[in-house]
Amino acid sequence: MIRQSSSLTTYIVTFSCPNRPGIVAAVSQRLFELGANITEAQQFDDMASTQFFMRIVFELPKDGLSEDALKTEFAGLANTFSMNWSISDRSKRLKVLLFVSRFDHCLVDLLYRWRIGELQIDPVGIVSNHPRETYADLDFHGIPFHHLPITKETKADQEERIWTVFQESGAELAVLARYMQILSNEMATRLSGRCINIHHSFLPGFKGARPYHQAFSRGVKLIGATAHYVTSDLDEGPIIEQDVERISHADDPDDLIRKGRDIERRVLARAVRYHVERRAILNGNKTIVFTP
Ligand SMILES: Nc1nc2c(c(=O)[nH]1)N[C@@H](CN(C=O)c1ccc(C(=O)N[C@@H](CCC(=O)O)C(=O)O)cc1)CN2
Repeated sequence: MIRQSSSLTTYIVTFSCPNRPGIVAAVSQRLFELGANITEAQQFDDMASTQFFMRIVFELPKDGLSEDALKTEFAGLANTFSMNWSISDRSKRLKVLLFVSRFDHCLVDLLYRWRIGELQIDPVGIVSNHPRETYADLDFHGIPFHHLPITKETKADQEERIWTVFQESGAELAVLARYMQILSNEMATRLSGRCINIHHSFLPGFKGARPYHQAFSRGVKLIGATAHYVTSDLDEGPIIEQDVERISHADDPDDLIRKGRDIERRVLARAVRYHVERRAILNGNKTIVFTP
């Protein structure tokens, strides 16, 4: 459970940099000098890429250093180690633009987790290529709904409308909650590192459309779901979270779809949580995930 203190501000700093001795000592010493109390620290030394990754949670007195001053002070240290870094106030919820097509089970699950306070996000909009009536029985709790229909002929215009909504809503993350449209290379590039998709297979198996039917034809004994960052290479983006369930010869495609819904829901929710809690850090075509 996240502790909140009235006199303290909790920050999360994440960074990656070329590995060398002394990084942890230098960072912890600098934070100490700035008046910080470290409450969590996780690190990973990737021998393959020789990159070092760290996630630190720390508290600062509210009447002490401002967030801007903190970032200015940290920037000096970051330059020394050639860090790619970010610092965020843990109490500030990330603005999330949710995307959905015909199947809304992942959207409903994310909204439920948000509504009960489990998922600390600020949903700023729901975008669908289907009309609002598709979800007539759903309460979107006042979250603006944007019906952006798409055809092959209108794809470019539709994506410009998406981009306008993303910018005007102040969104910081796009979540494709079974949004069944392939984003153009331009849109995928615009959203690089801040667009998560749930693919309904255990990637790299069964990329593309109708993965459950592909799995049924292959006679698999496990089905799965994969949450990944979206790139221009379909279903090839850095994987954030995956899970699987056993199935049997007696299961037909509808059984796989039914069993798959629960996997998709929990995998996407975990991935969104990892992202908004700054636990997922890009590492080339992979991710480092500092799980709770
Ligand atoms: N640029 C990217 N866009 C998307 C990605 C991605 O990795 N990169 N992931 C997909 C995910 N996806 C399933 O998880 C998926 C969605 C849609 C299709 C597809 O063939 N769509 C057709 C239209 C289908 C329809 O209208 O019902 C299309 O876009 O022409 C394949 C895979 C989401 N986007």
